[in-house]
Amino acid sequence: MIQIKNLSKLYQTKKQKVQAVDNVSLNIEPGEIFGVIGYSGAGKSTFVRLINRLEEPSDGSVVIHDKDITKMPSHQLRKKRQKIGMIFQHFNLLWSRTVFDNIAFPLEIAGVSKAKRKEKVLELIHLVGLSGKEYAYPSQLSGGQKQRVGIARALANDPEVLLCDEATSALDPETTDDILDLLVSINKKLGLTIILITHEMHVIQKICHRVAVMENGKVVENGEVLNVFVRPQSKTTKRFVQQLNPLEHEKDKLYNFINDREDSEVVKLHFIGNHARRALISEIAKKFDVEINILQGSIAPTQEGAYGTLFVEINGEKAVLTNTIQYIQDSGVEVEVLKHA
Ligand SMILES: Nc1ncnc2c1ncn2[C@@H]1O[C@H](COP(=O)(O)OP(=O)(O)OP(=O)(O)O)[C@@H](O)[C@H]1O
Repeated sequence: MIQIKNLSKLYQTKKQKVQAVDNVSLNIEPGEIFGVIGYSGAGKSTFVRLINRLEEPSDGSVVIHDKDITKMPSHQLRKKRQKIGMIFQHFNLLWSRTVFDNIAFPLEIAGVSKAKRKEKVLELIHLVGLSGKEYAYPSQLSGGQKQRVGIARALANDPEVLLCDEATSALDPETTDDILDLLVSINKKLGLTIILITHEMHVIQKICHRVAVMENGKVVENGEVLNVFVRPQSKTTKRFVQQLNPLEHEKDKLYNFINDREDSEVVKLHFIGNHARRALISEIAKKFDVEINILQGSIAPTQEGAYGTLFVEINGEKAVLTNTIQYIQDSGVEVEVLKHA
């Protein structure tokens, strides 16, 4: 368990003070993938660098497996940092070393013998899917391959936690997905706790179990990804959720497709988890004397199940409409009425 309590960082330059991280408290469970999302300047990078004390906190504590990082003398901190892996947006590889030697580097520093190093490095190269590239130099690799080296290097000393600082932001969408899949498989295989920061909701949606939203150094909202998606509270979170389906929020466009009869009701249905698999619309059409006009729909898989939304216009007699809506609600699908009959 990682306990972050009242963590703050104040940068004080000659000209100004910047409260980059402001009184952040979070608990991160072992084995979870925890995402922190925020716009540029929200304090994400500072936050993640406070966790391994690449930045000194101004206040607060970070306790990793019962050890308070913020109170450790530097020799202890160096040892502890070997158990906190980190990957970066621009990979931070050593350009004059081969893939093999980049991954071996943290093992050399930890004083691991040559034979053990070789065994571990080859195991990691296999784990991250770089077999055959052992003796290539970083300049001979694609972005995705470079990040695989970064991941293997971060895992060399069997860390308790992996910190990811915008690890996919320099990659194209397809490569991003490959790297995210790799992080999920490592999380499952090794039971590794992962904390990642990003400005992309897609990254959170695809791999995180829980998410915290940062704004002006503060956590403005946090919770399970599915819950935050379905019921975003803050304005910033709502904007991030919109990233996943911008059309959904363009109500004007949606209304172009509405027949707008007096006897029609426009509703937004939220399908959460297993409900997303249900053929609810055809069920309703068979059961009730209503016409259904599908306006728009989307579905997003998350680590905790799928989250789908569907905008529909339902036409029918008022009493039948009421029964239909009740039936939908009773089946566990959330209904938001956008236009009453
Ligand atoms: N070394 C520093 N000295 C002074 N101010 C800093 C320093 N590092 C960051 N800041 C300021 O702290 C605030 C938070 O920066 P930070 O880099 O943590 O945000 P971020 O959410 O990671 O943004 P980005 O995604 O653009 O990197 C910003 O206002 C930034 O200008």
